[in-house]
Amino acid sequence: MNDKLKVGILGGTGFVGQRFITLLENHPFFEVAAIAASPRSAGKTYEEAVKNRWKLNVPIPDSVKDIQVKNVHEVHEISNEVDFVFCAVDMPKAEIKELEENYAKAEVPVISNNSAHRMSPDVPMVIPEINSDHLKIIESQKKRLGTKYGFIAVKPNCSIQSYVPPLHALKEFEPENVVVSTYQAISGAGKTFRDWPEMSDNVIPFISGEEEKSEKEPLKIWGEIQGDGIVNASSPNISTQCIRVPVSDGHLATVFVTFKYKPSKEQILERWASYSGKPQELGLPSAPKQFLKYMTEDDRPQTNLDRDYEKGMGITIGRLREDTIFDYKFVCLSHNTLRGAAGGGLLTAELLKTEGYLVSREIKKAGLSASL
Ligand SMILES: N[C@@H](CC=O)C(=O)O
Repeated sequence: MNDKLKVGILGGTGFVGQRFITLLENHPFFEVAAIAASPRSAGKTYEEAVKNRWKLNVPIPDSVKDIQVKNVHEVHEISNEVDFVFCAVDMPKAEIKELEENYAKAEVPVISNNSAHRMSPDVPMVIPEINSDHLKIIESQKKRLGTKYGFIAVKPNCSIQSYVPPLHALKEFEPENVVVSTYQAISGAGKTFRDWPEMSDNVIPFISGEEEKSEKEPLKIWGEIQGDGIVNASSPNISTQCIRVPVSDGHLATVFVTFKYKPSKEQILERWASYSGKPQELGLPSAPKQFLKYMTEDDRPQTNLDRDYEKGMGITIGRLREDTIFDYKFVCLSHNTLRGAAGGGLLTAELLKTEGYLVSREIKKAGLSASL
């Protein structure tokens, strides 16, 4: 018997939606049961809906080509076909907030790539290797929403996923001041060079809203549950500049950091090499075996050579050296549409399933009728 959980992809025709669909092909826990998008795509087969819009260099999986795309607003209909949804829609923030809550209130857990709920205190924003303990806040959220199974969990912005993990591994030395510049790929804006020609031979020093997210979101990840919400950490101070560069995939960051207790270089390298989290402990299907990898060559990591490290789910780090103003500086890289988007969402779903937060519709129905 197939006991895989049935998943819906809201925003399945966009760049991140396409990534979800390819990552879910032959997944051991989940299978795609519904794909939803804007009313413009609704009614078409998935293959028709993404014709001339398929952005990945792997083919559309055969298993989804004939699925009829639904209107993302048909919450009731979609809820009857899936156990949970991934959400990667492109809509105004207020509409996304409402849409995600509508699914959660229909008892369909939502794992979201969107920023709409990232700062809601009772919504966990998860990098599974770092703050899996924040999942506990889901019980408070369910109380607020009046649900038994439905909730929202989000993944953070892709820009922070290269530098937060290496800093997190050094938390015992208490990073105090952090200055980051990110060099972000065009796929972060949902684009390829074909549909964004001005990005060839060009650098654009502005990404709307990105610096605010890059400075604030790490503090929620490092925050702690107090009562019915997650209270953000008050340190380190983080200052960022986010730059769009002519790269297809891969967000690279340069980091300068001072610590309260300055570690030695050997201590830093040891903490990075030995760092692992809940996904590694549980052996989750999308977990990288070695989450953080330090590269000793002077010219690594490079986006083109290293973004696919551990199938795009690991973080590569290089050029660790002492600085003239800060204690240390280094460079780090993550794949923005894998670890930073769909892969990170999928790993969060694997964790949620393993921890008992995602269940089948049959279990939900039985549980809901028992509580009537
Ligand atoms: N906002 C980012 C996408 C990551 O989530 C970007 O524009 O690169």
